[in-house]
Amino acid sequence: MSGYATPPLRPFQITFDAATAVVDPAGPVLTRRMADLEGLFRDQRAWQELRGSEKVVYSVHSSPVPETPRELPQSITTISPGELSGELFMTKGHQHPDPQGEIYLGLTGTGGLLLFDGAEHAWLDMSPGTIGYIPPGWAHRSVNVSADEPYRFLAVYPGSAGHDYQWVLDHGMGARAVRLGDAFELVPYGG
Ligand SMILES: O=P(O)(O)OC[C@H]1O[C@](O)(CO)[C@@H](O)[C@@H]1O
Ligand SMILES: [Fe+2]
Repeated sequence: MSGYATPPLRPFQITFDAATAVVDPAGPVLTRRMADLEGLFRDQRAWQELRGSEKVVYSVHSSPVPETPRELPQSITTISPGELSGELFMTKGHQHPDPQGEIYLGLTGTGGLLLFDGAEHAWLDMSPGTIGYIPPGWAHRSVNVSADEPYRFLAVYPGSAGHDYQWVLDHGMGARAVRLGDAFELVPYGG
């Protein structure tokens, strides 16, 4: 096995519990609260009022596979049910600085995958058993569309893809998911 800047890992098994998001062996765990989602919700005044809230909007449990070239890290993200002035709880969303594909697998609850290539947006409904494919060059954000259940998914992505969060602040995501009665609708990003 030559030609690798960093030697790849040895084979190993990772177990996960879809009901709790616990990954074994465990890697980093990340927790995102309102304060971590600055500049992303449409109603910035409502966001300011809640920015000190302890409520967890989403958490990310990663396996120990590192974000290094040629490896394929994985993580399980859990988005709480909730909304801010009607806009459904969501991940920050990001673009891959090195344009590479990624897959998401729905585990529990119901959600959506919002994709934006800078011109056009797309929406994929996600539920247990759905694989959402993110092609290279499409920024991606996940949304919990359920009013009362967490939405949980597994992500598998190239270790060299990277995360560009500024891209979403600069370009938006093309649309926003907002509550509409018992359902939701997609509205224009600026609307
Ligand atoms: O990185 P964001 O936009 O906060 O979204 C979280 C999810 O997306 C990932 O970055 C993978 O695309 C994972 O860390 C996690 O599954
Ligand atoms: Fe990604």
